[in-house]
Amino acid sequence: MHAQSRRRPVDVHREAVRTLIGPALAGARGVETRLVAEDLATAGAGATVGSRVVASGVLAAIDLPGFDNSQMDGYAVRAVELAGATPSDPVELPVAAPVPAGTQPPPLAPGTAAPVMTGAPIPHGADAVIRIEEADPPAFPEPGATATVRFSAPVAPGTFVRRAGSDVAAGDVVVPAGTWLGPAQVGVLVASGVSEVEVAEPPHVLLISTGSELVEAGEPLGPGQLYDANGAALTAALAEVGCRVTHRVVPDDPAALRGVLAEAPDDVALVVTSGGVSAGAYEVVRQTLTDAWFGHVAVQPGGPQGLGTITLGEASASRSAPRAFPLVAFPGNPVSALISFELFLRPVLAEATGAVPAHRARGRAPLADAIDSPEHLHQVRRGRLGADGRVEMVGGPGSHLLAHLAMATLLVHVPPGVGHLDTGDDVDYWEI
Ligand SMILES: Nc1nc2c(c(=O)[nH]1)N[C@H]1C(S)=C(S)[C@@H](COP(=O)(O)OP(=O)(O)OC[C@H]3O[C@@H](n4cnc5c(N)ncnc54)[C@H](O)[C@@H]3O)O[C@H]1N2
Ligand code: MOO
Repeated sequence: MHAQSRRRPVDVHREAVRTLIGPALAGARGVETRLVAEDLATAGAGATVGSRVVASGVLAAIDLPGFDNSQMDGYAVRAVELAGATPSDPVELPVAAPVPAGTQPPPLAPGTAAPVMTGAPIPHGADAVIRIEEADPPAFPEPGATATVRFSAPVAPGTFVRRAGSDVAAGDVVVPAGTWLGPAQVGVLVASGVSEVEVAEPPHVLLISTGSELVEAGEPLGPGQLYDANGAALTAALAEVGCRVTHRVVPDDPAALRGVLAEAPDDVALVVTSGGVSAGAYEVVRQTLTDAWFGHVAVQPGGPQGLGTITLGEASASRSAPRAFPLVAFPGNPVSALISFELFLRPVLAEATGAVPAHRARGRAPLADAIDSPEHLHQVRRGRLGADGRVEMVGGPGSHLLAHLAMATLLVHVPPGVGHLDTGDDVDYWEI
């Protein structure tokens, strides 16, 4: 068989990834911990809350809003008293004491109108709010001054009144089980008086950058060395889909890779590697993980891939029993690594965590430039939408062009079987 026809289709490899890692991710989601009020309130700090899924449905402890309050700055009135108001025959009412925020006002005396500010409680007896700009005069009197106010139109009961419990009522489910704890969810939990929630632990991913040429960010570079871009980029990509990441860098030395795997944290659900999978003389991932599948997927970038369950039989300082991990091995070229993540891992992880939609927003638009693509491969080019709605290329197809990927807003898909597209031909894209 010709080598090119043995390449695995993209969809087949994605399903293989899903089949391999699905059970481990489901297991990871089974672990629950408790977040308390303090964790919720400091969610902005990110680490504790911003990466969790609610394990069991959370009930609101109090009504939201907690009390009937005004949606506008204006006058709280009894609607029935304004029934006959017209511009030529306005209803004139004495102005009651204003309602200060954070207090319970006295009941509204019949035949009066009380100044009330947005969010302040509606006095008992009032059932509508007239906006200040619709009152005559359209400005509040000085507090304590004796004044009257005229209204020239009737008002429907309930106007600009935000009813207690109209957002969520005490005892109702405010955040259902399985919901990603994002900013709005954390906000509503705090607002509705919740002080503890059960959350699922995010899947813990051990990310290993391989390559003797790699230098960590901030260190000086020697000749032939480069910074570990994949470590940073894949950490960010994994975090975005709701994973917790432990990151290690290993040189092209099987003993070093084995050592890092042997010391993998106990709760690791998945190992992801970058580099060391192609045909070179020092392919550390391929050489070390002899039980895994290594082959080519019919895609560019991201052709060379590895996948398998790795069992660590050796005892280590911290444990005696062997352990098995699913492992996904990406190629080292930075664009290849990130596009591999987009194609094979992101959809599967996003589905498992619920952190982001499983699919990128997709579209189809005409090309601004003609492009060529290897006919036997699915090519993923980087692009952006021009002002005229056409898809412009950002850089060439090379898998080292990380700056161009960083400037792109679209992944442009040229399917297998297509060797050339002309200006104006439609292409499918994903928004990134
Ligand atoms: N004879 C062949 N050579 C290559 C083939 C092939 O089929 N036959 N495939 C090419 C393709 S396609 C790719 S993609 C790469 C995959 O290479 P590896 O996964 O083995 O990766 P390395 O050789 O370790 O590195 C490739 C490239 O990426 C840089 N790199 C690696 N790790 C990082 C990192 N963490 N941060 C930034 N840059 C990284 C590395 O320095 C190399 O430049 O193989 C082709 N070759
Ligand atoms: O398939 Mo490699 O990922 O192009 O550079």
